Amino acid sequence: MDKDSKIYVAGHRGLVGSAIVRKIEAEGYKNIVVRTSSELDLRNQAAVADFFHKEKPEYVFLAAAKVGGIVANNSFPAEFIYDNLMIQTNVIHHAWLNGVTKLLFLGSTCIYPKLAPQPIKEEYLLTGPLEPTNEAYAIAKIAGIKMCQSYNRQYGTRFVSAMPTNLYGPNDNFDLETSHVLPALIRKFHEAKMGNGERGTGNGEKHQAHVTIWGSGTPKREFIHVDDLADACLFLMTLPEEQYRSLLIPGPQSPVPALINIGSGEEVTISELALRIKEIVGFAGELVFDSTKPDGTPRKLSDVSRIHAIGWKHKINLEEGLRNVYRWYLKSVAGADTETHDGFSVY
Ligand SMILES: NC(=O)C1=CN([C@@H]2O[C@H](COP(=O)(O)OP(=O)(O)OC[C@H]3O[C@@H](n4cnc5c(N)ncnc54)[C@H](OP(=O)(O)O)[C@@H]3O)[C@@H](O)[C@H]2O)C=CC1
Ligand SMILES: C[C@H]1O[C@H](OP(=O)(O)OP(=O)(O)OC[C@H]2O[C@@H](n3cnc4c(=O)[nH]c(N)nc43)[C@H](O)[C@@H]2O)[C@@H](O)[C@@H](O)C1=O
Repeated sequence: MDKDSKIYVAGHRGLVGSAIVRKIEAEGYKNIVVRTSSELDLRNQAAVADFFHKEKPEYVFLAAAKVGGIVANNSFPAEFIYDNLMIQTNVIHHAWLNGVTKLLFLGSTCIYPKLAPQPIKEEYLLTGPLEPTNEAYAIAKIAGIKMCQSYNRQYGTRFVSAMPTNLYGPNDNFDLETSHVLPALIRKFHEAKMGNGERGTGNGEKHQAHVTIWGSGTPKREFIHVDDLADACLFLMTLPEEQYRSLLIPGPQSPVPALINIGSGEEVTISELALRIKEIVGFAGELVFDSTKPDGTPRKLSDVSRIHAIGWKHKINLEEGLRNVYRWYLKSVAGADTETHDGFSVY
């Protein structure tokens, strides 16, 4: 990928897409093409065909998707399967038709069986039943992986599938109904501390009541900062030929690139995560567990030996990442002055 190669980042306003744009711009890539979903609805086949025909991108980062936390996935399975199948099918197919040199498809570690042995190796794909709360989303993502592998096999394309673990960072979704756990807890602890959350007065009084954690708190999750993920995405997109070939696994006719996990290889329970965020935010009240909300899969720790073997490792540890994202939240979402914000003096 040259510095003036034409690169399409699909989903550039989202958590992942915005981090990829920040990363590739910082590395000097100048010819980046983007479209919002209102300018180009990637579910619309004719619009996608027209876009690829006119723009002819050479490289594609496919980070546009219907994404949400456990309750959003569980409540809207129709949208999660339909939108994701349509978006990825249109983009992957038209990338092939228009001769895209390389495409990176983003899946998720929720593609693996609910009770897969831990840590989860890439080859455990399709070896057991999925977690029911996100089955629709996972089926769509598995179809995307198989579509990339099928086009590689039949047409010799270079479409690589990356499976990140749970992510967090700037431009995350902080909506309490639809977000993932980490941004939700940052917002809940902050608002409770400021007196605007549960039982809060709304007038900034330090009410410090309680924060509700969904489920039992016992499930374990693995998190990586989205800046590490963006680094891994660029690493995979620019992989030298020898390392790319080391990713190939035997296919029925010719070798195909394997999917590849991207994670830290470290996990925490949801209770431990909540306690860490509580401390960073400086909340002094209680935690309450809401057992009417789903726990989801008990563990999904990725085996990251494949990506380590080709030379990539995450850099941002969870403590540093949490402090970094709380600072971003204070400035960009809560509108607080991070120099003077009460109890937040980590930078
Ligand atoms: N967040 C996480 O924890 C994880 C995410 N992933 C994967 O990473 C990828 C990106 O996720 P993330 O950045 O978190 O998601 P976000 O929800 O933050 O961003 C998704 C982006 O997709 C775009 N988009 C959605 N629907 C359409 C559509 N119909 N047409 C065009 N664009 C659309 C949106 O564009 P616009 O803003 O213009 O509306 C948005 O910018 C996904 O494939 C996801 O599965 C994998 C593991 C974990
Ligand atoms: C990335 C991944 O994200 C999703 O899977 P998930 O990891 O189960 O998602 P989650 O982040 O929403 O929850 C993690 C855990 O945390 C608990 N939890 C506590 N309190 C809150 C809370 O306040 N909000 C949320 N969302 N969860 C909470 C929650 O009950 C669960 O036990 C997928 O659907 C799937 O699409 C996918 O790929």
